[in-house]
Amino acid sequence: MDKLNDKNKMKIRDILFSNNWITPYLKKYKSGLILAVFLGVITMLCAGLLMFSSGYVISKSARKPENILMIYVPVLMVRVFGIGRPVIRYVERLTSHNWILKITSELRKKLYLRLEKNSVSIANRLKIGDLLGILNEDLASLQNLYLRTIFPVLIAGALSIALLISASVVSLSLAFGLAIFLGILLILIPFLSFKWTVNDDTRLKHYRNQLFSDLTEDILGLQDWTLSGRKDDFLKNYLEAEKNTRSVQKGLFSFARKRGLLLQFIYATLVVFLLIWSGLHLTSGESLNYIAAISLMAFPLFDAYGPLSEAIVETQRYADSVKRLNQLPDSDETIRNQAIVSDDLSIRDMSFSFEDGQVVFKNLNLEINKGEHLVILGRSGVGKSTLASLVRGDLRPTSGKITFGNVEPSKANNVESKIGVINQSPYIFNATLRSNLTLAKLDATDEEIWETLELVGLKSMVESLPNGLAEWINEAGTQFSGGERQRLALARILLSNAQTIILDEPTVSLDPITENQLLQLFFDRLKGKTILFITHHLLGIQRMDRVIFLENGSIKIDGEPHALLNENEDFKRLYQLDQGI
Ligand SMILES: Nc1ncnc2c1ncn2[C@@H]1O[C@H](COP(=O)(O)OP(=O)(O)OP(=O)(O)O)[C@@H](O)[C@H]1O
Repeated sequence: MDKLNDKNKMKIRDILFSNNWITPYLKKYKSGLILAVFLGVITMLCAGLLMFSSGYVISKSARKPENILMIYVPVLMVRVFGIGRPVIRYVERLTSHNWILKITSELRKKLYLRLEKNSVSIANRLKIGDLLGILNEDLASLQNLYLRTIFPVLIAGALSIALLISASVVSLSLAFGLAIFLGILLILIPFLSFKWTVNDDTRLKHYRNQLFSDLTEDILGLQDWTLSGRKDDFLKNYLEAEKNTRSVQKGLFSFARKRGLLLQFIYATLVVFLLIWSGLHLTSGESLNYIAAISLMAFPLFDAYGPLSEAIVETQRYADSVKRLNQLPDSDETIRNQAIVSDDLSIRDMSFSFEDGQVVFKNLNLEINKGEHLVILGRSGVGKSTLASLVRGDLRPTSGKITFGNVEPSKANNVESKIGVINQSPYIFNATLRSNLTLAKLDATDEEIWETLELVGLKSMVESLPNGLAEWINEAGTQFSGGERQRLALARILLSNAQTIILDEPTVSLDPITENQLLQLFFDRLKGKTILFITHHLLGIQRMDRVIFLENGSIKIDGEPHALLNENEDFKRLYQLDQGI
């Protein structure tokens, strides 16, 4: 566990200031930050001065002033600070939350761009639980880091400086005494709290992350747990993991309670110190009125210093979020600055290996002309889907080049409008049918949509829906059959007007009759477009212009299907095997 702690520990300085998520915004929006901190300090000062003037009014009144006018100004001050405190606090909240929301919206955009542009490589590297964690928790954590740590620490720091300067004007002994108390509250207790809790906190975070990540996976595979009769094991694993989390949490709560008690004791000592100091130094005449004033002034300080220890301890909790976000690959917004114009695809001397070193392609060469219909065959795991990801620019060749004209898809900003994909299970969103269809062409008219629905053979089905195009589709589109979903996917592609279409085993889970009908439909409707048809089956292959067979990272067979059937023994055997001959 110590190893784990060392690995996961991050210096507070790095969490707060040496990361590419928070630091740039601290610089970019520093005027808003300074204003929020300034207002925070003024709020605290108002609270202190409210108590100070109240103390003065009480003392002065108790000593029976000759004239009510003698306390008129202090009473007015009580009113001013009494009203000023909530008003300035309100403005401070507006400023700091506005600042935070501005930054969070930029962070969300940045996160979205990183996830979207690197979706394939990120999906390969991260577990789904981690990905959900990033989307769900990490930005909220960063938001909390600002609100619960950065602001309170800066406000308490600035307030301490203001207090010490004011105290040193009154008396050096007062400033010295105050400096000791503020040093304990601002530095010593938060520092010791951090030191004492960092190990347990890291452990808690590790258990929680593990719990979140495992639970996500387990829930995704819930059906398999139930079907394999291991429901009890599932519950046992979960309860065990939760027990660990709870026991560490209990220790941390107990520590926080003891620290709270200690802080109360220090505050009480501070009040006693101020009382004693005032009693010793303010001994006659007008100065007697300030004894209660100075002592009471200490109370609002608790608001400023109270949350500090917890805030510093919490920074460690944000370390994971900062670390995970830092690990995301840089967004390639700036790299994707070219537009694909040509539709001729050229793959030259292309090699590709995954990060784990697995070589998928070695010096692959392939030229695909606009409008060509190409079948890509090969054993499972040979790299067909990887090739599709490379063509879409989701992955980049390790060496060599893939280009449309002379533009690499991984550097293009219009891939979505140029290359469409239909895979085994097109995703249907929990939205209206119209939104699902117009995903790639938001401004499609109803007329265009109906025309397209007719082309894919779905017009009458949609007409029969109670709300037609406005029908709300339930999550994952379960009310549609597999064939209907593929037709919807085809309609999306037709509306998008993409020229190159990758069909990645689109009919693999369908019965042979539907499969045949759908393939016929795809090839009819996609006439004139370039098709890369990835498949295991040789069904419908004769309708295509060209077939390639991948083996060991390169092309083993390449030719026109009829010619291959007549001339290539390997291909003939493959065809016979597929046909069950
Ligand atoms: N993220 C990854 N990291 C490492 N290896 C990977 C990764 N994704 C895929 N692979 C490996 O790369 C090889 C090619 O995978 P790919 O999915 O492209 O094959 P395929 O020909 O499409 O297979 P299938 O016909 O079964 O869909 C496989 O051996 C696979 O295990």
